[in-house]
Amino acid sequence: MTGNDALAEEQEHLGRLLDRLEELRKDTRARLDAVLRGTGGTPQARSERESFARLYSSELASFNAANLGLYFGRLDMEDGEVRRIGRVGLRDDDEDLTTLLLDWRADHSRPFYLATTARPEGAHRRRHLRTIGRRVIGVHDEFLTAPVDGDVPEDHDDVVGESALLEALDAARSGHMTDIVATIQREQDEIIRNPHSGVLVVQGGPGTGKTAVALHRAAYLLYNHRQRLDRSGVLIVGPNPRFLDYIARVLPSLGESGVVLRTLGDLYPGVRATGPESLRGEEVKGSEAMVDILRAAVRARQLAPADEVEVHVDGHRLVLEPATVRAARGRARMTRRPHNQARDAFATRITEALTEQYMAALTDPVGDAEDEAWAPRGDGLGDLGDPARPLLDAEDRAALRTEVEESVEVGEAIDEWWPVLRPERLLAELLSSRERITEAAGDYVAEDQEALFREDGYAFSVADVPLLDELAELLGDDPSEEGTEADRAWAEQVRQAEEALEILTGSAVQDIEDDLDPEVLMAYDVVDAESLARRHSADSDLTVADRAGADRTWAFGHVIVDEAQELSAMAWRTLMRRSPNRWMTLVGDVAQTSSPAGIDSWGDALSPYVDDRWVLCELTVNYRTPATVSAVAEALLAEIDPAATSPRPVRRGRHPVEWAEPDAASLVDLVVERVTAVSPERAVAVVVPEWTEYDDDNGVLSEDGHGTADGGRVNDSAASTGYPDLREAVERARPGTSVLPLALAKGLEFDVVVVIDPEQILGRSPQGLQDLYVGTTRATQELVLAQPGGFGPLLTEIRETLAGSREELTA
Ligand SMILES: Nc1ncnc2c1ncn2[C@@H]1O[C@H](COP(=O)(O)OP(=O)(O)OP(=O)(O)O)[C@@H](O)[C@H]1O
Repeated sequence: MTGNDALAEEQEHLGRLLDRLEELRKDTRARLDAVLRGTGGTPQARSERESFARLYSSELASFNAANLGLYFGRLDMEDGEVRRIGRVGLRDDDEDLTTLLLDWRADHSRPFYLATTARPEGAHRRRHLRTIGRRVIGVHDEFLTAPVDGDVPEDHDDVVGESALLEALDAARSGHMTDIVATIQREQDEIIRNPHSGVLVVQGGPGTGKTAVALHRAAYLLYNHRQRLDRSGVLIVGPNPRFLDYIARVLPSLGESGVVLRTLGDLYPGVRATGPESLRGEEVKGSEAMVDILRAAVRARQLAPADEVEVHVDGHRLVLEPATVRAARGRARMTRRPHNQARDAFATRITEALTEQYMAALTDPVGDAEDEAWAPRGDGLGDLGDPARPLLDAEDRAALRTEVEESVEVGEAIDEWWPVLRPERLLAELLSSRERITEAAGDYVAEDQEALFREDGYAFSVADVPLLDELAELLGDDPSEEGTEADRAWAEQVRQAEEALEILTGSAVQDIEDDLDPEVLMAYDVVDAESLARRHSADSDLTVADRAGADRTWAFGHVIVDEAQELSAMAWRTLMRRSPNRWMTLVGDVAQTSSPAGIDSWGDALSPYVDDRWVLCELTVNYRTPATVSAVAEALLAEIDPAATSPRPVRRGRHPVEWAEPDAASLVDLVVERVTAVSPERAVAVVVPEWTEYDDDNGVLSEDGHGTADGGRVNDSAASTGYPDLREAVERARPGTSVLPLALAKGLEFDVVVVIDPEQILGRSPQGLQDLYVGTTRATQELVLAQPGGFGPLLTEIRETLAGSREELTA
């Protein structure tokens, strides 16, 4: 068969597929319209209609998305079977429902991604198709076993479909990530389809496709566990809004729209964490010790008076001794319930004590009882056995108790000693008061305490979000707030689980004023995953994504975290709460950790939650940076961790790295010259060291100089002035060019990258090397390092070594 025959054959098939897709789309649209027109009926009928509406909408979304690049691959099997692979599965409407196209996620499609000449997986030929709209513009065949009249071509190690892959990798970047369904590589496929149902860690150097793999795994899991995940949802957590925007189109392009994308900063509903944070603050707030500090901050709000306090009930003077209040507080703490829920126990003890006194006062005409300090007595009912006193019966007692309960003075006293607390307010009041900080974090050195302090307590930063989440756990809901029926049912389940736990742990001898063991089992640990899922089945017009996004305690079916190495110990706690079933995919690179509170080792981060029950997969091939550029990164990696191996670049690269040493005055001119030399369809970024003021949504300096970013920081040292002249000049010279601080470049890529002042990046201890490593690995084509005033010793050495090896190569 000639190349033209092959084109004609595939063209015909593509035409048929597109027609069939159109038919299905019309059909589904009509069904959806019919369902949406339906009204009334029993609750069951309504609920059925809702599920059909969801089903049809999601089918329609996937048909709409599949239109572009619908058909991209074909396998000719040894036994003569032809498998055509595309974005969705399509069947003919003939009697046999003949398969016209296999979904890329179907098992039968797998050899397309795995087959090599060494392991052909039953396939004889793999064909990659290039299409534009309705036209097939090229096919590329690879023979996996010897064709009748030819040799088996040589295998290229671990790269399959090399020409299609190289073409994809060389393509200009649009500023948005695209899917890689047509060219997924073997090691990536193994992760995407990994059957492990616990924590899967994907470790890989920059550009190895971790993000791409994570997103395709989400699509794959939704395809294979549709029922389960449709109800409980999939959460993807990325480092900042700009990164989420960068990846946002991938899942919709794969027909998946129900995934919740979030940054850590918006995981706490109702709070948009855009306040600045110092590196020191980030470190202190990220450390596990914050749990104790927050606990202490809550306990500091559970008060007892220093002296006796009088309250009046129906004109009777009653007295509360400090010991009485302390004992009530101890009892309330012993319930191990969150603060707001334990308030009942506190209030009950106080009420009981006062009722007791009240009864004594009524039955003790001399009034001795008023002067007696009440102390808790075994059964809490006191001694009513004196025959000289008139007896009050149970009914009288209940009436007196109600009077006590309803007394305004008693209510105020309880509110003062055990107030209902809300996380936002408690945290804001803690962080804006040096006294409160010292009270809760007295063991910390003064500098760390100061790092916690800020004038405006409510200017929440990303590092505060896990603290709010922790406080929400410690405090529990405000009992006066009404939830939905489903929320109440859920709360009841958790309450029962808590009670069961109390029975388990309640017998332990505890000094009631002592701190409780921080690692006690939480109620969520004993509420099984199925019950969690049932909670999610509540009828609602809202999508799962909407409901899950607005609910702090939502238990996601699967949680994916990108750049997971940046998570602090406190952030891990927050995320683990979103994933009670611990079915997670965590992708990251411990050599790229730039947060001072981030992790050095996966084991250390995960062991508190899953011990050693997690699976590590590694990605070893670098698809982004060509060898010319990755040589610099490799040298930096050797400084970060001499034992680490760099991912192997797929492409050689056409442009050597440029090491520019302009004087400060000519920096802007140099950058303008470089960016304007790049053709307009290419994406260019100018990466600058951190600056104080920037607007993360756009990745540009904020005009008013006040906004900072989700994921934004301020330097501890003298605040950097930013690069307004540079930014202005670049925007004027080449509109659309990104000028962005390093923190926001994480995870992104551009065809050409100019890194400004790498020495300043390096100097930012302790993670400067990691930061520069990240900065130098963003380029898909060209890298320029621009150092005003000249490079320091390390970079000079790297530059010379690389120049030396290039000379050797050319010699
Ligand atoms: N199999 C593939 N086919 C085509 N392109 C691919 C493939 N794998 C990865 N890429 C491309 O390589 C680039 C790097 O991928 P990705 O951003 O997922 O890497 P990463 O490991 O997350 O990098 P970083 O650690 O720097 O964030 C992207 O442009 C991605 O589309």
